[in-house]
Amino acid sequence: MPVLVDSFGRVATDLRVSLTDRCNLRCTYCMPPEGLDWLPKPELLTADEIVRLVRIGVARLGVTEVRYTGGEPLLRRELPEIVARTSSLGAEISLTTNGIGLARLAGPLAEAGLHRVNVSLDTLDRDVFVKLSHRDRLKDVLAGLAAADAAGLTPVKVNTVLMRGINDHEAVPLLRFCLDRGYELRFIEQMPLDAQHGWTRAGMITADEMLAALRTGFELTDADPAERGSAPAELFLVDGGPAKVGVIGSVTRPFCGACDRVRLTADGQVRNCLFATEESDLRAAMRGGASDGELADRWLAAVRIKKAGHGIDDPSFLQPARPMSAIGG
Ligand SMILES: Nc1nc2c(ncn2[C@@H]2O[C@H](COP(=O)(O)OP(=O)(O)OP(=O)(O)O)[C@@H](O)[C@H]2O)c(=O)[nH]1
Ligand SMILES: C[S@@+](CC[C@H](N)C(=O)[O-])C[C@H]1O[C@@H](n2cnc3c(N)ncnc32)[C@H](O)[C@@H]1O
Ligand code: SF4
Ligand code: SF4
Repeated sequence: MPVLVDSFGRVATDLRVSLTDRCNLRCTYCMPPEGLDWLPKPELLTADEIVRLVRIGVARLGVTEVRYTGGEPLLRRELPEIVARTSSLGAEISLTTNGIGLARLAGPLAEAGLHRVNVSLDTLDRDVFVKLSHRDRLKDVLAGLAAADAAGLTPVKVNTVLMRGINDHEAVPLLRFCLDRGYELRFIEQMPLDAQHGWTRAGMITADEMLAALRTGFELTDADPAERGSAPAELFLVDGGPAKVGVIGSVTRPFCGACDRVRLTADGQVRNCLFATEESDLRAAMRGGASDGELADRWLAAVRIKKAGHGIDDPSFLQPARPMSAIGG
Protein backbone atom coordinates (compact mmCIF):
# COMPACT_ATOMS: atom_id res chain seq x y z
CA MET A 1 0.00 0.00 0.00
CA PRO A 2 1.39 3.49 -0.80
CA VAL A 3 1.78 5.63 2.32
CA LEU A 4 1.51 9.36 2.88
CA VAL A 5 5.21 10.11 3.16
CA ASP A 6 6.89 13.50 2.88
CA SER A 7 10.30 14.40 1.49
CA PHE A 8 11.85 14.04 4.96
CA GLY A 9 10.60 10.45 5.29
CA ARG A 10 7.88 11.19 7.84
CA VAL A 11 4.82 9.04 7.30
CA ALA A 12 1.39 10.55 8.00
CA THR A 13 -0.75 7.90 9.67
CA ASP A 14 -2.84 10.26 11.83
CA LEU A 15 -5.71 11.83 9.90
CA ARG A 16 -7.50 14.74 11.56
CA VAL A 17 -10.84 15.52 10.00
CA SER A 18 -12.63 18.79 10.65
CA LEU A 19 -16.38 18.30 10.52
CA THR A 20 -17.34 21.96 10.77
CA ASP A 21 -15.69 25.34 11.32
CA ARG A 22 -18.59 26.48 13.55
CA CYS A 23 -18.45 26.57 17.31
CA ASN A 24 -20.68 27.30 20.30
CA LEU A 25 -17.79 28.80 22.31
CA ARG A 26 -15.56 31.74 21.55
CA CYS A 27 -12.26 30.87 23.25
CA THR A 28 -10.16 34.02 23.08
CA TYR A 29 -7.08 32.15 21.78
CA CYS A 30 -9.17 30.82 18.90
CA MET A 31 -11.80 33.26 17.64
CA PRO A 32 -13.40 36.66 18.37
CA PRO A 33 -16.57 37.04 20.49
CA GLU A 34 -18.69 37.82 17.44
CA GLY A 35 -17.69 34.58 15.73
CA LEU A 36 -16.47 34.29 12.16
CA ASP A 37 -17.86 34.14 8.64
CA TRP A 38 -18.66 30.43 8.68
CA LEU A 39 -18.19 28.29 5.60
CA PRO A 40 -21.38 28.19 3.50
CA LYS A 41 -23.16 24.83 3.80
CA PRO A 42 -22.71 23.79 0.12
CA GLU A 43 -18.95 24.09 0.61
CA LEU A 44 -18.91 21.59 3.48
CA LEU A 45 -18.18 17.99 2.67
CA THR A 46 -21.29 15.87 3.02
CA ALA A 47 -21.29 12.86 5.34
CA ASP A 48 -20.94 10.59 2.29
CA GLU A 49 -17.94 12.57 1.04
CA ILE A 50 -16.28 12.48 4.47
CA VAL A 51 -16.80 8.73 4.76
CA ARG A 52 -15.42 8.19 1.27
CA LEU A 53 -12.25 10.18 1.97
CA VAL A 54 -11.68 8.53 5.35
CA ARG A 55 -12.09 5.14 3.67
CA ILE A 56 -9.51 6.10 1.02
CA GLY A 57 -7.14 7.27 3.75
CA VAL A 58 -7.42 4.07 5.75
CA ALA A 59 -7.82 1.50 3.00
CA ARG A 60 -5.40 2.93 0.41
CA LEU A 61 -2.98 5.26 2.20
CA GLY A 62 -2.02 3.66 5.50
CA VAL A 63 -3.95 5.91 7.90
CA THR A 64 -4.27 4.15 11.27
CA GLU A 65 -5.80 6.90 13.45
CA VAL A 66 -8.72 9.14 12.60
CA ARG A 67 -9.66 12.07 14.81
CA TYR A 68 -12.81 14.10 14.28
CA THR A 69 -12.43 17.73 15.28
CA GLY A 70 -13.45 21.21 14.21
CA GLY A 71 -14.67 23.91 15.04
CA GLU A 72 -16.91 21.96 17.36
CA PRO A 73 -17.50 18.47 15.93
CA LEU A 74 -20.49 17.77 18.21
CA LEU A 75 -22.37 20.47 16.27
CA ARG A 76 -22.31 18.24 13.21
CA ARG A 77 -25.64 16.42 13.29
CA GLU A 78 -24.31 13.42 11.36
CA LEU A 79 -21.40 12.77 13.77
CA PRO A 80 -22.75 9.47 15.16
CA GLU A 81 -23.48 8.30 11.60
CA ILE A 82 -20.00 9.30 10.40
CA VAL A 83 -18.39 7.51 13.35
CA ALA A 84 -20.52 4.40 12.76
CA ARG A 85 -19.64 4.30 9.07
CA THR A 86 -15.90 4.73 9.64
CA SER A 87 -15.38 2.73 12.82
CA SER A 88 -15.37 -0.60 10.98
CA LEU A 89 -12.45 0.40 8.75
CA GLY A 90 -9.86 -0.68 11.30
CA ALA A 91 -8.40 2.68 12.35
CA GLU A 92 -8.66 4.05 15.88
CA ILE A 93 -11.43 6.67 15.96
CA SER A 94 -11.21 9.57 18.41
CA LEU A 95 -12.74 12.97 18.94
CA THR A 96 -11.51 16.36 20.15
CA THR A 97 -14.36 18.44 21.54
CA ASN A 98 -15.26 21.22 23.92
CA GLY A 99 -17.60 18.71 25.57
CA ILE A 100 -20.84 20.70 25.19
CA GLY A 101 -23.48 18.15 24.21
CA LEU A 102 -21.32 15.20 25.15
CA ALA A 103 -23.57 14.43 28.14
CA ARG A 104 -26.23 13.41 25.61
CA LEU A 105 -23.97 12.06 22.86
CA ALA A 106 -21.25 10.10 24.70
CA GLY A 107 -23.34 6.91 24.90
CA PRO A 108 -24.50 6.94 21.26
CA LEU A 109 -20.98 7.78 20.06
CA ALA A 110 -19.48 4.93 22.06
CA GLU A 111 -22.10 2.61 20.58
CA ALA A 112 -21.25 3.89 17.10
CA GLY A 113 -17.67 2.77 17.66
CA LEU A 114 -15.88 5.88 18.93
CA HIS A 115 -12.85 4.78 20.95
CA ARG A 116 -11.90 7.82 23.02
CA VAL A 117 -12.26 11.59 23.47
CA ASN A 118 -10.11 14.57 24.31
CA VAL A 119 -12.06 17.37 25.96
CA SER A 120 -10.93 20.97 26.21
CA LEU A 121 -11.27 22.48 29.68
CA ASP A 122 -9.39 25.66 30.49
CA THR A 123 -10.82 26.50 33.91
CA LEU A 124 -12.88 25.22 36.81
CA ASP A 125 -14.18 28.68 37.65
CA ARG A 126 -17.47 29.73 36.10
CA ASP A 127 -16.54 33.43 35.87
CA VAL A 128 -13.20 32.62 34.26
CA PHE A 129 -14.97 30.29 31.83
CA VAL A 130 -17.29 33.10 30.76
CA LYS A 131 -14.38 35.53 30.41
CA LEU A 132 -12.38 33.04 28.39
CA SER A 133 -15.08 31.61 26.14
CA HIS A 134 -17.80 34.31 26.19
CA ARG A 135 -20.38 31.66 27.05
CA ASP A 136 -21.73 30.39 30.40
CA ARG A 137 -21.31 26.66 29.65
CA LEU A 138 -18.86 25.28 32.25
CA LYS A 139 -21.53 22.98 33.72
CA ASP A 140 -22.18 21.43 30.31
CA VAL A 141 -18.48 20.76 29.75
CA LEU A 142 -18.12 19.08 33.15
CA ALA A 143 -21.23 16.98 32.53
CA GLY A 144 -19.82 15.99 29.12
CA LEU A 145 -16.52 14.92 30.65
CA ALA A 146 -18.25 12.74 33.24
CA ALA A 147 -20.48 11.20 30.57
CA ALA A 148 -17.52 10.39 28.33
CA ASP A 149 -15.82 8.60 31.20
CA ALA A 150 -19.00 6.71 32.10
CA ALA A 151 -19.47 5.67 28.46
CA GLY A 152 -15.95 4.18 28.38
CA LEU A 153 -14.49 6.71 25.93
CA THR A 154 -11.19 6.30 27.71
CA PRO A 155 -8.51 7.30 28.37
CA VAL A 156 -10.27 10.64 28.70
CA LYS A 157 -7.72 13.34 27.98
CA VAL A 158 -8.19 16.99 28.89
CA ASN A 159 -6.65 19.88 26.94
CA THR A 160 -5.91 23.16 28.69
CA VAL A 161 -4.49 26.27 27.06
CA LEU A 162 -3.04 28.48 29.77
CA MET A 163 -3.44 32.21 29.23
CA ARG A 164 -1.46 34.81 31.11
CA GLY A 165 -3.50 36.62 33.73
CA ILE A 166 -6.65 34.66 32.90
CA ASN A 167 -6.34 31.01 33.95
CA ASP A 168 -2.61 30.58 34.64
CA HIS A 169 -3.31 30.40 38.39
CA GLU A 170 -5.34 27.22 37.85
CA ALA A 171 -2.61 24.78 36.76
CA VAL A 172 -2.49 23.00 40.13
CA PRO A 173 -6.28 22.82 40.77
CA LEU A 174 -6.90 21.63 37.23
CA LEU A 175 -4.37 18.83 37.63
CA ARG A 176 -5.85 17.87 41.01
CA PHE A 177 -9.32 17.76 39.42
CA CYS A 178 -8.13 15.49 36.61
CA LEU A 179 -6.05 13.22 38.86
CA ASP A 180 -9.09 12.70 41.12
CA ARG A 181 -11.13 11.51 38.14
CA GLY A 182 -8.48 9.57 36.23
CA TYR A 183 -8.32 12.01 33.30
CA GLU A 184 -4.99 12.69 31.59
CA LEU A 185 -4.42 16.43 31.59
CA ARG A 186 -2.22 18.16 29.02
CA PHE A 187 -1.25 21.84 29.15
CA ILE A 188 -0.89 23.45 25.74
CA GLU A 189 1.23 26.34 24.53
CA GLN A 190 -0.83 28.81 22.59
CA MET A 191 0.04 28.90 18.89
CA PRO A 192 -0.36 31.76 16.40
CA LEU A 193 -3.54 30.33 14.92
CA ASP A 194 -6.20 32.62 16.38
CA ALA A 195 -8.51 34.32 13.90
CA GLN A 196 -7.76 37.74 15.41
CA HIS A 197 -3.97 37.38 14.89
CA GLY A 198 -3.45 38.57 18.47
CA TRP A 199 -0.83 35.98 19.46
CA THR A 200 2.53 37.18 20.72
CA ARG A 201 5.43 35.05 21.82
CA ALA A 202 5.84 37.13 25.00
CA GLY A 203 2.17 36.72 25.86
CA MET A 204 2.28 32.94 25.55
CA ILE A 205 2.72 30.81 28.68
CA THR A 206 5.67 28.56 27.89
CA ALA A 207 6.07 24.87 28.70
CA ASP A 208 8.79 25.83 31.22
CA GLU A 209 6.39 28.19 32.97
CA MET A 210 3.69 25.51 33.05
CA LEU A 211 6.07 23.01 34.61
CA ALA A 212 7.25 25.52 37.19
CA ALA A 213 3.64 26.24 38.15
CA LEU A 214 2.86 22.52 38.46
CA ARG A 215 5.95 21.91 40.58
CA THR A 216 4.52 24.22 43.24
CA GLY A 217 1.95 21.50 43.96
CA PHE A 218 3.41 18.23 42.68
CA GLU A 219 6.64 16.39 42.16
CA LEU A 220 7.18 15.79 38.45
CA THR A 221 9.61 13.33 36.91
CA ASP A 222 10.18 12.51 33.24
CA ALA A 223 8.07 9.63 31.93
CA ASP A 224 9.73 7.06 29.68
CA PRO A 225 10.47 9.06 26.46
CA ALA A 226 10.08 5.86 24.42
CA GLU A 227 6.35 6.00 25.21
CA ARG A 228 5.96 9.34 23.45
CA GLY A 229 6.42 8.29 19.82
CA SER A 230 4.97 11.02 17.63
CA ALA A 231 2.61 12.40 20.29
CA PRO A 232 2.63 16.17 20.84
CA ALA A 233 2.48 15.73 24.63
CA GLU A 234 5.68 15.31 26.63
CA LEU A 235 4.62 13.28 29.65
CA PHE A 236 5.65 13.60 33.29
CA LEU A 237 4.92 11.23 36.17
CA VAL A 238 3.04 12.99 38.96
CA ASP A 239 4.30 12.30 42.48
CA GLY A 240 6.14 9.19 41.28
CA GLY A 241 3.31 7.92 39.03
CA PRO A 242 1.52 6.08 37.66
CA ALA A 243 -0.61 9.20 37.02
CA LYS A 244 0.80 11.49 34.34
CA VAL A 245 0.50 15.04 33.16
CA GLY A 246 1.41 16.25 29.67
CA VAL A 247 2.87 19.43 28.29
CA ILE A 248 2.35 20.25 24.62
CA GLY A 249 5.11 22.72 23.85
CA SER A 250 4.37 23.25 20.17
CA VAL A 251 6.27 26.54 20.10
CA THR A 252 9.20 26.20 22.51
CA ARG A 253 9.59 22.41 22.29
CA PRO A 254 8.44 21.62 18.76
CA PHE A 255 7.87 18.00 17.77
CA CYS A 256 7.65 18.51 14.00
CA GLY A 257 10.54 16.09 13.39
CA ALA A 258 8.26 13.22 14.40
CA CYS A 259 5.09 14.62 12.84
CA ASP A 260 2.67 11.96 11.61
CA ARG A 261 -0.31 14.24 10.91
CA VAL A 262 -2.35 15.21 7.92
CA ARG A 263 -5.56 17.22 7.98
CA LEU A 264 -8.74 17.36 6.01
CA THR A 265 -10.70 20.59 6.43
CA ALA A 266 -14.50 20.72 6.61
CA ASP A 267 -14.51 22.05 3.05
CA GLY A 268 -12.43 19.19 1.74
CA GLN A 269 -8.92 20.62 1.57
CA VAL A 270 -5.90 18.51 2.48
CA ARG A 271 -3.48 20.42 4.71
CA ASN A 272 -0.16 18.75 5.31
CA CYS A 273 0.56 20.92 8.37
CA LEU A 274 -1.33 23.20 10.78
CA PHE A 275 0.84 25.96 9.32
CA ALA A 276 0.67 24.91 5.66
CA THR A 277 0.52 27.70 3.12
CA GLU A 278 -0.88 25.46 0.39
CA GLU A 279 -3.91 23.18 0.31
CA SER A 280 -5.03 20.49 -2.08
CA ASP A 281 -8.70 20.58 -3.06
CA LEU A 282 -10.12 17.06 -2.78
CA ARG A 283 -13.69 18.37 -2.72
CA ALA A 284 -13.43 19.91 -6.19
CA ALA A 285 -11.73 16.78 -7.50
CA MET A 286 -14.36 14.54 -5.94
CA ARG A 287 -17.27 16.64 -7.19
CA GLY A 288 -15.60 16.71 -10.62
CA GLY A 289 -15.82 12.92 -10.77
CA ALA A 290 -12.33 11.85 -9.64
CA SER A 291 -11.91 8.13 -8.91
CA ASP A 292 -10.67 6.84 -5.53
CA GLY A 293 -7.26 6.25 -7.12
CA GLU A 294 -7.09 9.81 -8.45
CA LEU A 295 -8.04 11.24 -5.06
CA ALA A 296 -5.40 9.09 -3.38
CA ASP A 297 -2.78 10.34 -5.86
CA ARG A 298 -3.65 13.98 -5.11
CA TRP A 299 -3.45 13.27 -1.39
CA LEU A 300 -0.04 11.60 -1.74
CA ALA A 301 1.26 14.61 -3.70
CA ALA A 302 -0.05 17.03 -1.05
CA VAL A 303 1.80 15.27 1.76
CA ARG A 304 5.02 14.88 -0.24
CA ILE A 305 5.62 18.66 -0.09
CA LYS A 306 5.16 19.04 3.68
CA LYS A 307 7.67 21.46 5.20
CA ALA A 308 10.17 20.42 7.87
CA GLY A 309 8.37 22.32 10.62
CA HIS A 310 6.13 25.22 11.52
CA GLY A 311 8.86 27.87 11.38
CA ILE A 312 7.19 30.08 14.02
CA ASP A 313 10.62 31.37 15.04
CA ASP A 314 11.70 32.18 11.48
CA PRO A 315 11.78 35.93 10.69
CA SER A 316 9.79 35.16 7.52
CA PHE A 317 7.02 33.30 9.43
CA LEU A 318 3.51 34.23 8.35
CA GLN A 319 0.45 33.07 10.26
CA PRO A 320 -1.78 30.98 7.98
CA ALA A 321 -4.88 32.66 6.60
CA ARG A 322 -7.10 29.92 8.03
CA PRO A 323 -7.59 30.04 11.81
CA MET A 324 -7.34 26.89 13.94
CA SER A 325 -11.15 26.56 14.04
CA ALA A 326 -11.31 26.27 10.26
CA ILE A 327 -8.22 24.07 9.94
CA GLY A 328 -9.23 21.46 12.51
CA GLY A 329 -7.22 21.49 15.72
N1 LIG B 1 2.17 21.76 16.58
C1 LIG B 1 1.11 20.98 16.56
N2 LIG B 1 0.28 20.94 17.60
C2 LIG B 1 -0.77 20.13 17.51
C3 LIG B 1 -1.03 19.32 16.40
N3 LIG B 1 -2.15 18.62 16.62
C4 LIG B 1 -2.57 18.99 17.84
N4 LIG B 1 -1.72 19.89 18.38
C5 LIG B 1 -1.84 20.53 19.69
O1 LIG B 1 -2.14 19.52 20.59
C6 LIG B 1 -3.35 19.83 21.26
C7 LIG B 1 -4.10 18.56 21.59
O2 LIG B 1 -4.58 17.97 20.43
P1 LIG B 1 -5.62 16.81 20.43
O3 LIG B 1 -6.63 17.09 19.38
O4 LIG B 1 -6.12 16.59 21.78
O5 LIG B 1 -4.81 15.59 19.92
P2 LIG B 1 -3.49 14.81 20.42
O6 LIG B 1 -2.93 15.43 21.63
O7 LIG B 1 -2.60 14.67 19.27
O8 LIG B 1 -4.14 13.42 20.72
P3 LIG B 1 -3.74 12.14 21.54
O9 LIG B 1 -3.47 11.10 20.53
O10 LIG B 1 -4.97 11.84 22.31
O11 LIG B 1 -2.58 12.46 22.43
C8 LIG B 1 -4.09 20.76 20.31
O12 LIG B 1 -4.91 21.58 21.04
C9 LIG B 1 -2.98 21.52 19.67
O13 LIG B 1 -2.66 22.65 20.44
C10 LIG B 1 -0.15 19.40 15.32
O14 LIG B 1 -0.29 18.75 14.29
N5 LIG B 1 0.90 20.23 15.44
C1 LIG C 1 -9.57 24.01 17.55
S1 LIG C 1 -10.21 23.03 18.84
C2 LIG C 1 -11.41 22.03 17.99
C3 LIG C 1 -12.13 21.03 18.84
C4 LIG C 1 -12.99 21.57 19.95
N1 LIG C 1 -13.74 22.72 19.61
C5 LIG C 1 -12.16 21.81 21.19
O1 LIG C 1 -12.01 22.96 21.60
O2 LIG C 1 -11.64 20.84 21.72
C6 LIG C 1 -8.96 21.76 19.16
C7 LIG C 1 -7.92 22.11 20.17
O3 LIG C 1 -7.19 23.22 19.70
C8 LIG C 1 -6.82 24.01 20.81
N2 LIG C 1 -6.52 25.35 20.32
C9 LIG C 1 -7.35 26.25 19.76
N3 LIG C 1 -6.69 27.37 19.43
C10 LIG C 1 -5.41 27.16 19.79
C11 LIG C 1 -4.24 27.95 19.72
N4 LIG C 1 -4.25 29.18 19.22
N5 LIG C 1 -3.10 27.40 20.17
C12 LIG C 1 -3.06 26.16 20.69
N6 LIG C 1 -4.13 25.38 20.77
C13 LIG C 1 -5.29 25.87 20.34
C14 LIG C 1 -8.03 23.94 21.71
O4 LIG C 1 -7.71 24.23 23.03
C15 LIG C 1 -8.47 22.51 21.53
O5 LIG C 1 -7.88 21.70 22.53
S1 SF4 D 1 -10.93 26.09 20.81
FE1 SF4 D 1 -12.59 24.73 20.21
S2 SF4 D 1 -14.21 25.33 21.64
FE2 SF4 D 1 -12.80 26.99 21.69
S3 SF4 D 1 -13.57 28.46 20.14
FE3 SF4 D 1 -12.01 27.15 19.16
S4 SF4 D 1 -13.17 25.55 18.18
FE4 SF4 D 1 -14.49 26.49 19.76
S1 SF4 E 1 3.29 22.18 13.17
FE1 SF4 E 1 3.04 21.04 11.26
S2 SF4 E 1 4.88 19.79 11.05
FE2 SF4 E 1 4.79 20.51 13.17
S3 SF4 E 1 3.77 18.84 14.26
FE3 SF4 E 1 2.18 20.31 13.67
S4 SF4 E 1 1.39 19.60 11.70
FE4 SF4 E 1 3.33 18.55 12.09
